[in-house]
Amino acid sequence: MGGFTGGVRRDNRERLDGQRTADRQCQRQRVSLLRFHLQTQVHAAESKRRRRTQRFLDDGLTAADTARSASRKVHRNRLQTQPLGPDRTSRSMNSSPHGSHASIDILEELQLIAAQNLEKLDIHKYYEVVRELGKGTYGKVDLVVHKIRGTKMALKFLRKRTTKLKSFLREYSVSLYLSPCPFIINMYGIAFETDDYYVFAQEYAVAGDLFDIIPPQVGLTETVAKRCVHQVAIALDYLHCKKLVHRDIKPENILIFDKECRKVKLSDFGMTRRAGSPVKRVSGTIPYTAPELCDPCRREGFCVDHSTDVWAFGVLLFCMLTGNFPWEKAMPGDAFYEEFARWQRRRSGAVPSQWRRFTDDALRMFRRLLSIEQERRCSVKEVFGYFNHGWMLDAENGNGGGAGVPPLDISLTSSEEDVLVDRLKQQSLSPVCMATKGNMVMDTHYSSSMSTNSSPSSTGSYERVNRENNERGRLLVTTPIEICV
Ligand SMILES: Nc1ncnc2c1ncn2[C@@H]1O[C@H](COP(=O)(O)OP(=O)(O)OP(=O)(O)O)[C@@H](O)[C@H]1O
Repeated sequence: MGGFTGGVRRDNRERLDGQRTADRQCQRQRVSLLRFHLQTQVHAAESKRRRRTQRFLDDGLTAADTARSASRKVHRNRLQTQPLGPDRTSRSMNSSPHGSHASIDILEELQLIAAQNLEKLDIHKYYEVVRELGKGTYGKVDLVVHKIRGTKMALKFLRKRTTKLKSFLREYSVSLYLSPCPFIINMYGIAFETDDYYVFAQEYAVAGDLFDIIPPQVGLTETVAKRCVHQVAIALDYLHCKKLVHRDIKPENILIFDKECRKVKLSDFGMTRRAGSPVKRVSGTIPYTAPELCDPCRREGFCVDHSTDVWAFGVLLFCMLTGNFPWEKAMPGDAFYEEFARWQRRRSGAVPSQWRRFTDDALRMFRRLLSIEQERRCSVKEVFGYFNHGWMLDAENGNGGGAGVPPLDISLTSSEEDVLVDRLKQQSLSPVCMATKGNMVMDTHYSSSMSTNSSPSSTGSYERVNRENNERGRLLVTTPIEICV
């Protein structure tokens, strides 16, 4: 019995040992399988990343899709992983006084993605530079053709010397974020750097910008202007709904695809900030700058607000319809502005001379858009209610500068008259007559280290100024550059 029992025990032990060894082998196999699986996954993810980066470089159109789907994915993930709750609410409140948490998180994440994918690139390897499309304060925009796809694109170059990486990423991400709107310039999802520049790609607007097609002192026809205004208003409303403020609305930033303005898109989101962000004024004003931002006595900072876009939009409308600026700056001391402000505050019943070409309906619209008190300014959406009304008294005449336009009846000081004469002399340099952009206009009144690329005058001239090449004269007006505090 004992021998039998002992034999059984031995057998059992051997069986158990064998089983254990088999288990161990099996476990080892499983571990190595798992390792292999993990390695394959890592490898796949790595090569997917490499392929995607390569596609970014090789194939503009695919890259656009990739970027858009990345943006959509970020949005989806955020919605899935962040249910509304006390934590999220407090975070949003901290981020923005206007509670614009949706756009905030997406914008931050888009910036992160862009930063992770930013690679150094030899531009000539992938793009053939056709010509320069424009120059701005911080860089230039070139028309290029993608060497492999043959796609025409506009590459925006921001000088590293004057642009922080953060600012570049912000402009790029905001542009990408807003690009689904059909009235905002489309993006290709391509961003890279060279030794001297940060660069991103956007769709090429074949007809240039709005500034080029506004005939000085004449303006666009009411039909064309309305068509353009309608599209810009939709773009601006889209932006405002996302709790963003453009802060640089002007004709140079409205890109056009045909001279009749059938297709128009808003661009240049370099100054765009979240509504409610604190900023402080550093220097300068342009005719589009709202009066509250022009006040030199105001020392405290500003809160970014939609109403400043609405003001600029109102000035833009005036420029489009007349080919003139309503004033040089919305400040006391500017005779044209003062006359307007008196009428606007109902201290004078007389419609200012510059404004007498408009119908009562159009004047009502301007009164709402250009309210001196920013809290009384309407939303940009309100212009939609005015499209069925006539805007110009001489609309049938195609806004011809002569007939119907009342003469200026503001008494000018002699120095103002000199400036006026100077400007009239410069009319041959107007963008409509110029084959090349960038000719300078002399002006004795304004000079600054920064400039805008258009110059104002309520007295007739309507010029674009080259920001870089100022050897022929002084710069006309300064750009409102504000920095976040
Ligand atoms: N996608 C485009 N297609 C065609 N032309 C363009 C495009 N983007 C920009 N431009 C031209 O280049 C000019 C300068 O571009 P942009 O306004 O983006 O530069 P910026 O440095 O931001 O200028 P700013 O000094 O006004 O801020 C525009 O006014 C326009 O004439």
